[in-house]
Order: sequence, then C-alpha cells, then structure tokens
Amino acid sequence: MEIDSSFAIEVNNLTVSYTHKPALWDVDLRIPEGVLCGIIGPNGSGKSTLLKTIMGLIKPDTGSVRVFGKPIDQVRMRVSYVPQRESVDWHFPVSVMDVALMGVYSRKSIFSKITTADKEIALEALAKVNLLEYKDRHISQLSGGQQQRVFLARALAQQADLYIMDEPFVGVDAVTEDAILKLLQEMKKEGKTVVIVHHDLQTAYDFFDFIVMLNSRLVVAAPKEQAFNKRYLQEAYGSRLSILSKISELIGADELKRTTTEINRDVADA
Ligand SMILES: Nc1ncnc2c1ncn2[C@@H]1O[C@H](COP(=O)(O)OP(=O)(O)OP(=O)(O)O)[C@@H](O)[C@H]1O
Repeated sequence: MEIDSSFAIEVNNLTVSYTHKPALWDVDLRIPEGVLCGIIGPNGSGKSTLLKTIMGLIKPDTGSVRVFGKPIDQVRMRVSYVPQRESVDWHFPVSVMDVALMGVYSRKSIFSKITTADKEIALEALAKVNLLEYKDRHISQLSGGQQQRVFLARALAQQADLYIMDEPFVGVDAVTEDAILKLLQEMKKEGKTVVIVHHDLQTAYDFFDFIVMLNSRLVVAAPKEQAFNKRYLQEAYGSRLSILSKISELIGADELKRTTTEINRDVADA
C-alpha cells in the first residue's frame, strides 16, 4: 500500500495512567493521512485511552500528541470524535435533528445563528445515514443502531478532515454495519482520515487498511498486510491462539494459516 508521508496523527513516547498502573506505556506511532485505520488489541489494552488522549480529554504522564502536525486545541475544528454509545446521556432533551445540528455548531462561533444552509448540511447528513424520517424524534426513542447512526450524522455534519470513532459497530445489525462501512469508504475516497477503535479481529482485516495494534504498549502500527502476522498477533493476544486460527480462516492468508496451525500443534504437543 502506498503511504503518504504526511501524518494525521503523531504520538510521541506517550505514557498514560489512571491510578498508578499505566494504561499506555511509552507509545510512539504515526497514522498517515487518508487511511482507514483500525485500533485493535485485547480488552483493557488502552484503545479508548489512546483516543481520549489524542482528543486531549486525558492528560498524559509523559509524551505528546500532534494532529495534522499541531496540538489538538489548534485543529479541533478539523477533528470529529464519536465516543462510545454507552458514554452518552440518551435522556438529554434533544431530537435527532438537534444532534445533527450539533455537528454544524461545532464549526461555528457560539454567537452565530444557524442558517438555512446549515440546516441543509444537517439534513443531508441524516439522509446519508438513513435517519431523515426520524429527524423530529427524541434520541431516547431510537434503537441502538439508530443511535450509533445519529452520532455518525453529527460527525458528517461537522465536515471534518479526521474522524475518530470508539467502537461504532458495537450493537448494530448487519444492515447498519454495511451502511456504516460504505460511508467510511466514501469518506476515505474524499481524502478523510478515519481512526476507529475496533475489538473484533475477525472483521478488522476486511474493514481497515492501516492497523494500530496495542497491548498497553504499541505492538505495531503499519499497513494491514504487515500488521497481521504471527509475531505481532502473538505479542498482542498472547496465548489466545484460537483467535489466530479464526483470523487465518477469515482472511485466507496462507502464511498466517500455516503458522497458526503450527502454533496450535505446538500447544497440543506441549
Ligand atoms: N476511568 C478509569 N479509571 C481507572 N482505570 C481506567 C479508567 N478507564 C480505563 N481504565 C483502565 O485502563 C486500562 C485501559 O482501558 P481502556 O478502556 O483504554 O482499554 P480498551 O482497550 O479500550 O478496553 P476494551 O476493549 O475493554 O474497551 C484498563 O486496565 C482499564 O481498566
């Protein structure tokens, strides 16, 4: 895969801890502009922490983050963050249209009025995620998949250059997953960079073209063809070897299939 030399995100020697135990240890990585990037790793490996630190929501112990070469506060308007669905108060008194408009507001000064053109941008975003007919509905009256799509509409209405999303596929049905994937592909075609925390290894290979693999430490940040190999997967997932076999079946990578069979045989012999 050809990689542009400019970076959407640069993370330098990042260590982050909540109490005493670091959730991220000395992480150093670059995500090129224009890629669909999946952040993967086992539960508790620091994926969400990385996103929150990139967004400036958590202060690191040491290290720094640059987004489009600058501190996040200088480029916030170019970045759209879609948090995990559970982290939102869905009883907050707003409609689907209000949420989509929030994306537009985030690009404007707090004193400017919403114009007809702004409303059109919000409506267009809702149409892209198939939620136009729900525009006047309260957000608590949506299914899980629809709630996820409202978030996407808000992100689209922001017309950002970088989209950072925390598990957008969780709790959505196959049709919604397909719709989200198509949207992501469109965004990539338009030159946007999309960074997604994703914990399903089996689909990660199909969805993304660049992979950041974490296990509190950085395991690898590389195009998927390089990232999905035995050494890195073992380093990230340790002895959860049945996962490796599953992936090899799914991605049909001969080399991976051979090596995981070997590993499984070694384990059986041991
Ligand atoms: N607010 C918090 N306070 C204390 N510890 C936290 C907090 N949030 C996360 N942690 C801890 O930090 C580590 C990394 O958590 P994080 O949520 O970043 O991992 P993750 O890879 O996103 O996990 P998952 O796949 O389960 O969503 C975990 O050990 C977690 O328990």
